Amino acid sequence: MNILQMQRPTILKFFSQSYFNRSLSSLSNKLQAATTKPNVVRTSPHEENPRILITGSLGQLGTGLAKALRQKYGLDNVIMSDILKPTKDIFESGPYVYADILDFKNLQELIVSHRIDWVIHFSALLSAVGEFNIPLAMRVNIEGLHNVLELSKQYKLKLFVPSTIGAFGPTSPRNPTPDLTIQRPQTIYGVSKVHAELMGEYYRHKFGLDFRCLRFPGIISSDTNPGGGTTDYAVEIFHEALRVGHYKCYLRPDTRLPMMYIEDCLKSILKILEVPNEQLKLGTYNVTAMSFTPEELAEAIRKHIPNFEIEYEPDSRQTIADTWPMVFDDSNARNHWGWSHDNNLDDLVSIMLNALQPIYAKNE
Ligand SMILES: NC(=O)c1ccc[n+]([C@@H]2O[C@H](COP(=O)([O-])OP(=O)(O)OC[C@H]3O[C@@H](n4cnc5c(N)ncnc54)[C@H](O)[C@@H]3O)[C@@H](O)[C@H]2O)c1
Ligand SMILES: C[C@@H](O)[C@H](N)C(=O)O
Repeated sequence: MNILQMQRPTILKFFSQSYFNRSLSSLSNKLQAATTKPNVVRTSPHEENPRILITGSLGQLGTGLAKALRQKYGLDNVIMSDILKPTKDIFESGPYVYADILDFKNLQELIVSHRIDWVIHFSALLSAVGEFNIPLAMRVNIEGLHNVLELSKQYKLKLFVPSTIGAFGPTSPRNPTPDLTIQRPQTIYGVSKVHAELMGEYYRHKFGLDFRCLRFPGIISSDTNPGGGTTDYAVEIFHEALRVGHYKCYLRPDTRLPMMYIEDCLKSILKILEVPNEQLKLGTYNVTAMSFTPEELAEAIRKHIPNFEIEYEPDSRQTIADTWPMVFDDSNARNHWGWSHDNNLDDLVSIMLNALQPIYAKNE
């Protein structure tokens, strides 16, 4: 048996009895190497299911992703976390823990005690709410990212961080917007997301961190509400169409923005998490499904609700939307790792109305 294969007490006995006449420094070096080696050999995610922590999991994207990941990797392997109190349904659906993204020590403890392999980092303040509390947005979006980056490096975790169309600005080409181009966003949300992209890619090159990042368009879902972004109108409009047949839109009728149905968003995350690292030629990829304006969305809704009316009263979110991509070029994601979406505008409208109709029918 060589010294590296011995248990710690045997090594100590071996050392103290000086069975062999070796130099103290050479032996103590080996001893240090042997005792600092982890006792448990970590099997790769291919041999057993990864253990996954989702931060900010009670938002628009987190609940659906937790469900999808639990189906794929096992219920107990996906730990939801947030600073919010979960509903009874969420609490009873699988592991849920409190985790403030600003509390490094608490995150560290969670990663260690739950044997986490992957982190999905969703905690953030979105574009519209971020402008109303810039100091908090800076802390959550930037300091929070630093915490997960550093812990992912220390514990050799795979880290997924979503970025956004909001990471571009008025000097970026807007139709279409490619992956690599000028990025000079004019919101704290956008600035923090460019920072996240660059820091993640830096850690990837510098430390070999398995960092993966997708830039999402506005995400549209029926079972979760959006968290204060510029694209929220594309969810609200369905609720109002069914509730009162009328919607007052805070964007101009011709404001074109990239969008995606939540199932396609979740599909893209599941896919990017599984792509072999060597296949990823970029650290950050655009993904999208469609682009439409409020007027085009209203027209598509009228195919189902002919009397639906929309009026326009632009507010500060218009200024943000005017600086964002109108059409997103996601050809690299399609070519490099086979990204494809399933739902276009007409699919989206049918799915949303069918999903929400029973709720408003009940209230009639
Ligand atoms: N929804 C979209 O359209 C969209 C588009 C592009 C990118 N993204 C990105 O995806 C991620 C998730 O977005 P979402 O729509 O689910 O956001 P959301 O606003 O719905 O949810 C964010 C969650 O972060 C949590 N959070 C806030 N402060 C926290 C803190 N200190 N510690 C821990 N958690 C905290 C909130 O409680 C909330 O549940 C974000 O990073 C967002 O930028 C979303
Ligand atoms: C686009 C995305 O980042 C988010 N829905 C927002 O509008 O802020």
